[in-house]
Parts: sequence; C-alpha cells; structure tokens
Amino acid sequence: MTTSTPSVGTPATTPGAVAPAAPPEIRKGLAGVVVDTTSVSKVNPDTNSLLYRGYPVQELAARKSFEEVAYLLWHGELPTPEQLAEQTAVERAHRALPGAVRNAILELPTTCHPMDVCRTAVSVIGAHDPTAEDSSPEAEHAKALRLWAMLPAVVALDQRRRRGQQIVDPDEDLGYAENFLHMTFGEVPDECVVRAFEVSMILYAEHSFNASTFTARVITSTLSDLHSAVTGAIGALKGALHGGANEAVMATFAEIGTADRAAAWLDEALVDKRKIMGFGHRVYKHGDSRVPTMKKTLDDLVAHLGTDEATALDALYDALEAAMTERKGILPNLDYPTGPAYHLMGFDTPTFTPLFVAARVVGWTAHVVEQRSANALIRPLSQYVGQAQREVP
Ligand SMILES: CC(=O)SCCNC(=O)CCNC(=O)[C@H](O)C(C)(C)COP(=O)(O)OP(=O)(O)OC[C@H]1O[C@@H](n2cnc3c(N)ncnc32)[C@H](O)[C@@H]1OP(=O)(O)O
Ligand SMILES: O=C([O-])CC(=O)C(=O)O
Repeated sequence: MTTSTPSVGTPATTPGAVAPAAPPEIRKGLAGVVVDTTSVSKVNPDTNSLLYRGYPVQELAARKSFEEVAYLLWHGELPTPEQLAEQTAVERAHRALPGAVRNAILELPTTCHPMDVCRTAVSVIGAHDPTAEDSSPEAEHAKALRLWAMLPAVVALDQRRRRGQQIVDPDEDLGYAENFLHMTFGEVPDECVVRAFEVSMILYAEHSFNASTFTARVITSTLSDLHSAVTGAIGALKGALHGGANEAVMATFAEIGTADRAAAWLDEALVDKRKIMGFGHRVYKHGDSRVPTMKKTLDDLVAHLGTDEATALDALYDALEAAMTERKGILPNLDYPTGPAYHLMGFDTPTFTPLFVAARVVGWTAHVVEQRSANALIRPLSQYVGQAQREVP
C-alpha cells in the first residue's frame, strides 16, 4: 500500500520562497520495498516458488532431513556425510538444557504464553553463553547450532509442565524430529507422524525478509548479539498476523465447529470485517508455495490416523478454504495446514508458534550471519505529521 500524507507541521510558504518539496512517498508496512540483497532464500510470487540456497523447498522436503536443510541454510551447500555427522554430533550433545535455563522456565507462570517461555529461554541461554559477544562467523554458526539443538527441549518441557507431566530427557540415539516428538510425548510416534513433523519444520525454516527475520536483521544491524536478534524475532513471530496465525487457525475451526457451517460462518465474519487467520500473504498473491506440500502431508496424516476427528477436521479445512476462495479469492498460507497438522500430532494449540520458532531459528540465524557480513545500520526515515514547532508555555 502506498500512501502520502501531507504534513500538519509543514510551515506556511512565504511569498518568493521556494515551493516545498513534494511529500515523500510512504510505503506503509514497507510493502514492495527492496531493502537489501540475500542469498539465503528466494521467494518468487510469480511462479509460487521458494528456493533455499537455490534448491526448491518442495524437493528438499521430499528428499532431505531437517538436519541437512539446516546445514544448507547456514553454510550455503548441502552437507557431505562427514559434515552432517559433525553437525549431528554437536546437535545431539547440546539437546539437554543447562540447569539455569531449565530452572528459569520452571519459574515462569503457566498463565503466560508458550512464546513468552521461548523468548525468555533464548534470552537466558544467551546470558549464560560465554561466547555471546563473539561475532565471528564461526562463533555465530556455533551459537546458532547450539540454540537450534536446545529449542526442542524448551518447547517440549513447557508443554509437559503445563500438562503436569514428568519431563523427558533427550535421547541421543534419535534423529532431530524423532527426539523432539519423544521429548514432547514420551514416545516416538509412527513414521508417518515423524515425517509430517519433519516436513513442517523444513517448510517453516526460512522465508526471506518476513517480519521476524527482518526484526533479527534490524537488531543485528546495530551490532547487537545473536541471542538478542533471535529473542526479538520471537517477539515478532508471536503476533497473529505472522506466526501466531497457526494457533489462530485452530481457534477459527473451534468457533466454526463443523464443515457444513463454514460458508455461513465466513459470510458473517467478512461482514464483521474480520481477518480470516491462515489466509492471505504479503508476498504471495496466487497461493503460498509451501501449502500444497503441507496440505498433502496433512491429508496423509489424516488418512494414517483414520479417526473421525481427523476426517472432520480435514473436511472443515476444505470447506473453509473453498468458501474463502469463492468469496474473496484469498488463498491459504502455510499456517493454515500446519495448525490442524500439529493438532492431530497431539500438540497443544499454544505450542504451535513455538514449533515455528524451533524451525525458523535456522533461517533467522543464517540471516544474522549474512547481515553482519555486509552490515549497514537499518534506520529508515519517517514523515513528521505532528504539531508544527511551537513555544513551550
Ligand atoms: C507464516 C506467515 O506469517 S503467513 C501470514 C500469517 N498471517 C495470517 O494468516 C493472518 C491473516 N492474514 C492477514 O492478515 C493478511 O493477509 C497478511 C497480514 C498476512 C498480509 O496482509 P497485507 O499484505 O498487508 O494485505 P492487506 O492486509 O492489506 O490485505 C489486502 C486486502 O485483502 C484483505 N485480506 C487479506 N488477508 C485477509 C484475510 N486473511 N482475511 C480477510 N481479508 C483479508 C484485506 O482486508 C484487504 O482488503 P481491502 O483491500 O478490501 O482492505
Ligand atoms: O514471508 C512472510 O511474510 C511470512 C511467511 O510466510 C513466513 O515468514 O514464513
């Protein structure tokens, strides 16, 4: 959206004075503004495609592990077996939370949102990291890897403490996705569920200059530290217009109830000028590149579970999507299929956005390193529209 607002504070022109310059063009929300280059990922709305370091994300989701994709995003190339083994060894060695981090989480009230827990945990992890202020690329990659390794324990511990369940220690013999689910549910689910979870992590890992990544880059641009950048990014992701939408989708489904009510519910919601969570996107206007892969994954999960609840949820998903496409021509974004998928996997709804954090930390930290490698302080201008200069009475 482009708006130009005349300044209330612009002084009146005097005869003979040079005419004031035209008001600057304002791009609300920085819509359409290209602020920097990146080689981490390419979002192409014309072809509905998303490339991670040049590779189509759908192909990565079909053929690679989340660990391999993380390496790719951080280092620019897929790992050799030796590089993957080295990364895996470090990741598995750092899965358990340091006592101070665990205690800090346990001190937080269960009335706070799990995103607050995530945000606090990352901040505490940073405070205890002796290399926090070392901004060399090697140190930044090492910190990113350790943070990525620890976040599943943060998310799992928080869901379990809220449910009054015993905390489950990580299992070094399991892969990333299996271990995450094991720590959350106390057992490793069927392969179909593990794969669905891993696909969601790969799809969520990176998406160019979205609001949370841009937040991380703004913080990095001041030469602040990596944990501060990630802490800020978590705050940005929490909002319902960004990552928080995956939770909001489940609230919408709960409000609608059953598939046959979807169209009528939508009509009323649109009359009330409500935003329908999980639909629309700032960049994609013809559909989100990741949705077909995640919807197929959701359908596979539904077929695998075979429960009435899963079938009904899928029918509701389809009915709301059809109605929204017909009424507004606005298509789902990735948060639409991940919400019900995480629900069917057994996650509590407020845990959905922290799952997004566990995946996106890879993209955020890849951008932190990139920003620092060619830094310029990010500091845009604003057009003043307040009071003209006046005397203090
Ligand atoms: C992983 C992610 O972060 S993906 C995004 C997740 N967020 C959501 O799902 C929240 C719901 N969606 C939205 O609010 C928006 O689509 C956004 C914030 C994602 C993108 O918004 P913008 O690019 O700023 O588009 P904007 O909000 O200006 O929408 C353009 C028009 O489409 C409408 N629109 C866009 N999305 C929606 C929606 N989800 N429900 C209803 N109307 C919508 C707007 O009302 C507006 O209509 P108008 O021109 O008549 O005023
Ligand atoms: O790109 C965006 O604006 C939001 C998004 O889809 C993401 O961060 O994955």
